[in-house]
Amino acid sequence: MLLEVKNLYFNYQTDKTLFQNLNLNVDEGQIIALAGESGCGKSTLLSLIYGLMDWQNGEIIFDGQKLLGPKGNLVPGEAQMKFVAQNYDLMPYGTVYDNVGKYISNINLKSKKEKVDELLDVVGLTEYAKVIPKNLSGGQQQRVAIARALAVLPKLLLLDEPFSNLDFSRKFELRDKLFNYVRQNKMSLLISTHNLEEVLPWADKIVVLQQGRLIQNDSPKETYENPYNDYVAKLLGEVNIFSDEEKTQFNLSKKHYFPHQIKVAENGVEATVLESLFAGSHYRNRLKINDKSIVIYTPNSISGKVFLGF
Ligand SMILES: Nc1ncnc2c1ncn2[C@@H]1O[C@H](COP(=O)(O)OP(=O)(O)OP(=O)(O)O)[C@@H](O)[C@H]1O
Repeated sequence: MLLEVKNLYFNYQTDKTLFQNLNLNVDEGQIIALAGESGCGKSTLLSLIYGLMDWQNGEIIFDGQKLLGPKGNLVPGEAQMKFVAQNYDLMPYGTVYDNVGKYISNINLKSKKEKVDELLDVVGLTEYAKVIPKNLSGGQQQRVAIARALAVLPKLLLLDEPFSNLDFSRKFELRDKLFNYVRQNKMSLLISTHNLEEVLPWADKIVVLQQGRLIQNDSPKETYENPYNDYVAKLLGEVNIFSDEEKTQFNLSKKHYFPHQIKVAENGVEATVLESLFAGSHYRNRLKINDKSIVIYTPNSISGKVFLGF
């Protein structure tokens, strides 16, 4: 076990506890997605693990050592651990090259240059090596911070919403390269996100936080097939949620159906198509079953009355 968070208690204000008895484990080489909506405590948890704040009770054990938090450490941050927070914290007057190479030794400048070049390629910033962060977009600064953290090959990398400032095409490219780099170098990764679709293919486990409580800790497949509640289901993308009465009424086996899981069939539950819109890889259709509004994806446009198979 590389990281163990045991019975953690933490609050910002004395009258309001954020974490109550929180437990979390990260194995060596594991990629864990820490998911939850804005304000659930993702950034706080990462900051506590990295040692930026003191907690009230419980233990954080990293690589066999009990961590002490800022009270016990003069310099915040743990050796062998790197944290890319949402403020990036770059050297404003150093170039992108300087920033990425900040923690790489100068003893062998040739190997340092090779390393920085490799990392700039990973984050897609090769052409920006000589630019200073002030002249970069938010998304580019975010990528510099990621490259700088990867440079030291930490045992544990903590990334706080690393794709939040990236446009769609960049996101795909960076994800592939980043996760491959992490796997190849056998790092462990704890990555926070409010959108599970972004990390599902790469994560070994999904840990879901709701108002400071860890409510689900499963593989991506298990989480997708059996979301613990509506909150988890919504983190996985657009979803149809059925009440217990609706479940009985339509004879459904579960509560949550993603739009591609409901099919137009020869017979089944009758529904009326309200609209059918082209959405690229599919048509996105809004339908009504009696008073219940649902969304399904189909390969072709649909209209009128249809039967649905669940
Ligand atoms: N310095 C602070 N003092 C008091 N309360 C805080 C402080 N920082 C955060 N909080 C509160 O703690 C809770 C958790 O915040 P946190 O930033 O960890 O959430 P998050 O899940 O990372 O959100 P986001 O995705 O928006 O960054 C929120 O209710 C927030 O308002």
